[in-house]
Amino acid sequence: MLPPVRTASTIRWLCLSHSRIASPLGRSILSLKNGPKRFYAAPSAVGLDAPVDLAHTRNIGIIAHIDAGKTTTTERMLYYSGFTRRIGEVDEGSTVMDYLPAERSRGITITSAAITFNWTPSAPGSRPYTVNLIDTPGHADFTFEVERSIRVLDGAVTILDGVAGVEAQTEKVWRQAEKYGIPRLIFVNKLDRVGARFGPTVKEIASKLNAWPAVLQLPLYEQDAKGDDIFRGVVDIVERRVFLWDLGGDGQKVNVHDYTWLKENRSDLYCEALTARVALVELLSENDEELVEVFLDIGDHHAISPDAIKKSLRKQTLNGSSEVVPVLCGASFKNIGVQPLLDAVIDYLPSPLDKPETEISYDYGKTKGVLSASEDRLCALAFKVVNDPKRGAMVFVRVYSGTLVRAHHLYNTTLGVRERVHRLLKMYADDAVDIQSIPAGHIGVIIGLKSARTGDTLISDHQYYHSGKGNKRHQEVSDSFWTIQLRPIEVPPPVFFASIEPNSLSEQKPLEDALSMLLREDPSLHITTDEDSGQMLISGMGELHLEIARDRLVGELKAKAEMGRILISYRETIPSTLGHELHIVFEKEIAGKLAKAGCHVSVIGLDEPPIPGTGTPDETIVDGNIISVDIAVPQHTLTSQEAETEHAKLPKSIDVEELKGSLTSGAMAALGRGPYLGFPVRNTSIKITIDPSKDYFGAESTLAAYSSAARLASTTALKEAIASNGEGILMEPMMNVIVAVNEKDLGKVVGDLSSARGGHVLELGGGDEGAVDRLNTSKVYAPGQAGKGDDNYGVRGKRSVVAIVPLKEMVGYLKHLRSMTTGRGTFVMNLLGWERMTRPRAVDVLKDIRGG
Ligand SMILES: Nc1nc2c(ncn2[C@@H]2O[C@H](COP(=O)(O)OP(=O)(O)OP(=O)(O)O)[C@@H](O)[C@H]2O)c(=O)[nH]1
Repeated sequence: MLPPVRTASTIRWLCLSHSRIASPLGRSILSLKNGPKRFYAAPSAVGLDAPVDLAHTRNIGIIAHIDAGKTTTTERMLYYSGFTRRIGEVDEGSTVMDYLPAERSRGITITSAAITFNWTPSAPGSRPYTVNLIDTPGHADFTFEVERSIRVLDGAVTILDGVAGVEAQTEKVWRQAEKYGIPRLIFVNKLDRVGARFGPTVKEIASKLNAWPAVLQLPLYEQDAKGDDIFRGVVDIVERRVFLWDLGGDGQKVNVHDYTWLKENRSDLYCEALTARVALVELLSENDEELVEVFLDIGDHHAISPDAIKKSLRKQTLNGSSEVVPVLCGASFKNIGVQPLLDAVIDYLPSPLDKPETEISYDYGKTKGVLSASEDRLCALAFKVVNDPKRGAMVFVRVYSGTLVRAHHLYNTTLGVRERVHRLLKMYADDAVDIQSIPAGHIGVIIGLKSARTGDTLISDHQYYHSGKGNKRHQEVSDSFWTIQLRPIEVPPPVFFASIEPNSLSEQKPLEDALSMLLREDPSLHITTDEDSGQMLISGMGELHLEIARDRLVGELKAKAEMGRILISYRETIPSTLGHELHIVFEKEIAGKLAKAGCHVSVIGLDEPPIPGTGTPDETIVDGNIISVDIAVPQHTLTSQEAETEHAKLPKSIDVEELKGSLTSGAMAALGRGPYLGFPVRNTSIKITIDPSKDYFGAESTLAAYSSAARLASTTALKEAIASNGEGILMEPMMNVIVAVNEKDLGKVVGDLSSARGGHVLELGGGDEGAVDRLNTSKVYAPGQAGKGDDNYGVRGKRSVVAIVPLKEMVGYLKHLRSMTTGRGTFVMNLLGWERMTRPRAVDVLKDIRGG
């Protein structure tokens, strides 16, 4: 047992936590009186009491594997910051962050919730910081949600489960954060649990995440009367002190000891703490000349000031390259370690000012660039849309430049529409406060937008609109700011689908409205309608994804509809190198007017899908296909004067770029619903050629006519290509699967994957093996289990199997894996690509589809 507290002092977190904090919902009294309301000031609004200067702002996210403790940790952050008066518990369904009924009933996070609170670090003289925090889901089906959140963050806290270590989903979200260069720190949670291993988890940070762990804390255990290890607190390696929490308390009271106490009472841990300090200084010195100078002056790792270490840590963490990643530890559920974690967020994660310039494109993606730091025109990204029963559509935005102002008009550069900002809100999970403006670097919510979807770029419309000349306004501005696009969020292709039908004909319209709301919220859901039968299909990333979409559609959006069986979304294609071409003239009444247009189409099957981002300016690469458009001008029909003007035979009223767009969207519609079984088409190239002398028929040749012509011609050409082959070809989604199991179950799992599931095992890894080719883990400092009775320090004993397996064979795999591994196996998978199916496999699928 630890001796009674002698030299302890309690830290400022305790005495200040409830009094200093802004609680805009009136949960605390002082904030309302004190707050300088600089940017958010509104006569009726309750503003943030902290000045919203960017240096004192952190936009952060929490990312991790499912169940690592993201929501539990966030709830503590809210409590210690004074935002909530009691701690919300996931297991009781009482959290602030998981507020959707489906989230509370399933105990998992489905949508990201954004929340703002203030935090004043414990360092003397610190001012409050505004923390905009986004809680993200851990389930693989919601990786898109994670990605869209990561996109707008400046920094992230990665939570690891101290028992499970670095899990597969953590690796996935880590890489997503790496892709966007987001600086991260790591919190090793659940150290109170039996089997928790801090040292091996640190090793795994190196071996699995390929990051250099900078160990800033060590866990402190004491043994109870039965000899069991009880997690009590952490040793702070930077400030050379010890934090102890009272067992069973709410964690507000933190007892602080110095190293003398540690030396007297826990000499083993004291020695480990000294080793950890040396390791930390050595690691930081690898890439920081300034710290090397300090060290050479002083000559002692232990005498270097905390400030010098913090400065170096901040500098190196901010570059986002994983060369140095601060590692902290705790047990959120036991209320241990969360306040120092918040301090670390302030100390080591970036403010919006630290972020490199934002990537953008102009001219419909053709010109790449960065948003200048001095840009004062508004540019914001809608990163999430949520339908609120009371407030309507809430569009979450991150402002990158300029200021978003209430009652102003916005121009959505992605959709080309103009909308008015009715209200602006600052979100406190599902509670909100009205504000007047949102300055650059901040996150907030717009109410009143009818069209904006997740991923759209918004600029201030009044910059262009005041002339009152409608759509021509952009011609009056000298640059192409009005075509600006913030880097879009990549939407992965859906792999599951189900039919969806209204309960009666009169429910069709409400269902369509509810579906379009769901799609605005979640662009990784897709809806397609069969033109002939009118049947609607909803497709998404996973079975859980669609089940939750159904629950929300029926529960929250009150649609009266039935969803059919969830099936795999296959693709279809034509044999590679088989080509077909034809010329058609489309002629039909559209909206009471005759529409007539012709086009020539040639289709050809491709061995491999084209690589996105490649191709000529006339080519569009979409969902594994290439669409190219050529508007030919037959020279012999032109006079020499006409020949000088391109597209002479097309009237000026037809804009060539718009015509190309219409033809491309016609071809895309044909590819979206293949002629064989109605699955989307892949690995196909479509070339559309327009010869105005044959394909233009005066006023009847509208853009809509050309789009329909391109669709009809593409579908017919694909159909004829299939007919000449005898039948169509199905392609199935192939998954990259990583299974983590105990050594003893490895053989069974590998056998099952490779024989019963037709998978191809690529790699067996585990322990430190995986580390060899990544980062030399022998050089990584990982603390021993000093003071922990259980000294089974070393390799965690988990092995991983990496395999490529058809998705069809992975349906229901979790249940099977659990039964093979007495509940211990876990797996994660992601779409690797699409593979042509062999005849016998395709026959099985056909039987299934046709219910045979
Ligand atoms: N023993 C222990 N349990 C914890 C700790 N932190 C979280 N838990 C429990 O772990 C489970 C998962 O916690 P959550 O906070 O929902 O995890 P999450 O990462 O938000 O999960 P998702 O939102 O579903 O991705 C809950 O039962 C928590 O009570 C901890 O420090 N110690």
